[in-house]
Amino acid sequence: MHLKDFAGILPLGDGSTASVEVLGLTADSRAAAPGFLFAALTGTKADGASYAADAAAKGASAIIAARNAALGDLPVPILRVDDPRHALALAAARFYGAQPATMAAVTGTSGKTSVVSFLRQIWAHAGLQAASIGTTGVVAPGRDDYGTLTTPDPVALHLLLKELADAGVTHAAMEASSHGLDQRRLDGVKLSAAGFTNLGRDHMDYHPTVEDYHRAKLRLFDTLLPKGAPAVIFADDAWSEPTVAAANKAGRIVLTVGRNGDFLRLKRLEHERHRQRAEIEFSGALYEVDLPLAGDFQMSNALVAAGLAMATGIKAETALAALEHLKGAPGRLDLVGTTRSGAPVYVDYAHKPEALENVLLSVRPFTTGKVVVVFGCGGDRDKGKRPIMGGIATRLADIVIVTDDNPRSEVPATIRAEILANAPRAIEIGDRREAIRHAIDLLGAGDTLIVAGKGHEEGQTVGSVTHPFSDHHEVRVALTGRAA
Ligand SMILES: CC(=O)N[C@H]1[C@@H](OP(=O)(O)OP(=O)(O)OC[C@H]2O[C@@H](n3ccc(=O)[nH]c3=O)[C@H](O)[C@@H]2O)O[C@H](CO)[C@@H](O)[C@@H]1O[C@H](C)C(=O)N[C@@H](C)C(=O)N[C@H](CCC(=O)O)C(=O)O
Ligand SMILES: Nc1ncnc2c1ncn2[C@@H]1O[C@H](COP(=O)(O)OP(=O)(O)OP(=O)(O)O)[C@@H](O)[C@H]1O
Ligand SMILES: N[C@H](CCC[C@H](N)C(=O)O)C(=O)O
Ligand SMILES: [Mg+2]
Repeated sequence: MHLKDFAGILPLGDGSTASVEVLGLTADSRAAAPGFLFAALTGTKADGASYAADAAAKGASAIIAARNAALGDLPVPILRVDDPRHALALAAARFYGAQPATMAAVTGTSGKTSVVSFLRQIWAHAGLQAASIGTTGVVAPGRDDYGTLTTPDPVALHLLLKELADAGVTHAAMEASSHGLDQRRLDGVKLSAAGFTNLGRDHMDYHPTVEDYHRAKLRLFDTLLPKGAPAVIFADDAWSEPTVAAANKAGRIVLTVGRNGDFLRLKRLEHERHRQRAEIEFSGALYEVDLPLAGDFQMSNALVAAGLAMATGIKAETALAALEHLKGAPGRLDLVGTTRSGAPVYVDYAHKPEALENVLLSVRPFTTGKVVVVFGCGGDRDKGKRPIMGGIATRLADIVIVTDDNPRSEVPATIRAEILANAPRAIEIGDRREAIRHAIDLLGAGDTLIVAGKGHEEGQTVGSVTHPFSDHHEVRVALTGRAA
């Protein structure tokens, strides 16, 4: 391609600029190569402008930069724009040129990974070629890649969307993290529908206030989703109302789901041990759904997913019938096994206050004995959540074991102390493997264990080294090797 092919996105300047060849794009000078467009982005740690000369020296054919970026003299054209991240996202979409025709993006503090997985499964159940993209990676027919970011950066994202489209995927569901929305990672994606699950405390190390965090999420509804497109919003959250109001004001079609939902209304929910039975009303008719997953919150996620499937053309009967076959996303209230006395052991990704609260509340109805929880908090992340999570665990579990969860550059004992400050009864076992074994040894008939915080993760990051570690594996070994 040539710069002139980016008309409408990038300023073209004179004829000589228009004919500049574009062989790729990047925002990282270390990945710059001959013929690449380099976007100089202001980041949280560095300023891309200071790497523009490096990128040019590596052969970058032009630099996308903010109007006020100080770049000095460069031997290549400089394309000044108001919002370089937005321009990069649109340019990446144009460069790769293809995406699955129907795409839905899901935001919210908790439940995104589960909803995109459920939506993919519903579409697939309806016979469509479907994919999901998010925290646990990319899943599509014949493809299952482990992921790193919840919302990939725009260049990686549009390369991926092109690969999926080329492989015949027509429907894709993706997670929209607040970082991703704020950093314009999805600005180039053409969306057919968007979903909202809930809002709680998260990423307070990145967003100055919870209102700012909510604003980042609202971009999905008032900026990225086209006018007249459907927004499926969970109706039973404290932040449902302002989200509905923003989507309405922006001219989107609002479809609410949940106990207070107008589109899909949850009329009744009965819990069994590892499943739940729901009565759902749609357009005056009642549907009985047997969801093969534990946890009220999974019903909420299933409703958002069913709403999105219906908003993208799937019949109510088909979408609701598909719920009966759903598999949970890996590491989301994932039943890994039971002790010989029948106590279930779940691995769950709750690493923020509301998620921990929800998961502990979810298992209470079918726990006749004690609820035991093993958890920690990540290093180099929001410190404010540590005592809050300590308090929640103390209030909602009978036995609390505080351990390590990716201490990163922090001193692990200090992180634990900050949790323990508000969890006086807790047992402290830094070594996560030992903590899991000890918890399993404590289980008796009727008890339930939740190992929270890592979910699908396959490593424990201490300092800058990630050691192989899987809660699933540790639980399995402890259950088969040692469980009473
Ligand atoms: C805090 C954060 O969101 N950082 C993301 C952000 O980086 P940044 O812009 O802040 O980068 P920076 O280090 O300040 O550098 C600024 C610019 O200079 C460039 N640079 C830097 C060094 C150099 O030698 N040459 C060079 O060109 C960088 O490539 C960058 O463009 O933009 C990058 C490109 O899109 C992301 O890879 C990077 O994600 C980092 C790896 C990360 O850990 N992000 C996490 C926090 C994240 O995004 N999480 C969310 C939510 C997770 C959840 O679900 O809870 C996610 O969507 O995954
Ligand atoms: N609808 C929900 N309401 C409250 N808690 C939930 C909900 N769905 C999931 N959770 C809790 O949050 C954890 C993470 O769920 P999930 O991975 O689906 O969310 P996510 O939004 O993708 O999270 P992340 O941003 O960390 O990737 C689950 O393991 C569970 O503990
Ligand atoms: N995407 C989140 C995941 C956190 C998971 C938890 N295990 C931790 O390390 O804090 C983050 O990187 O902040
Ligand atoms: Mg996720």
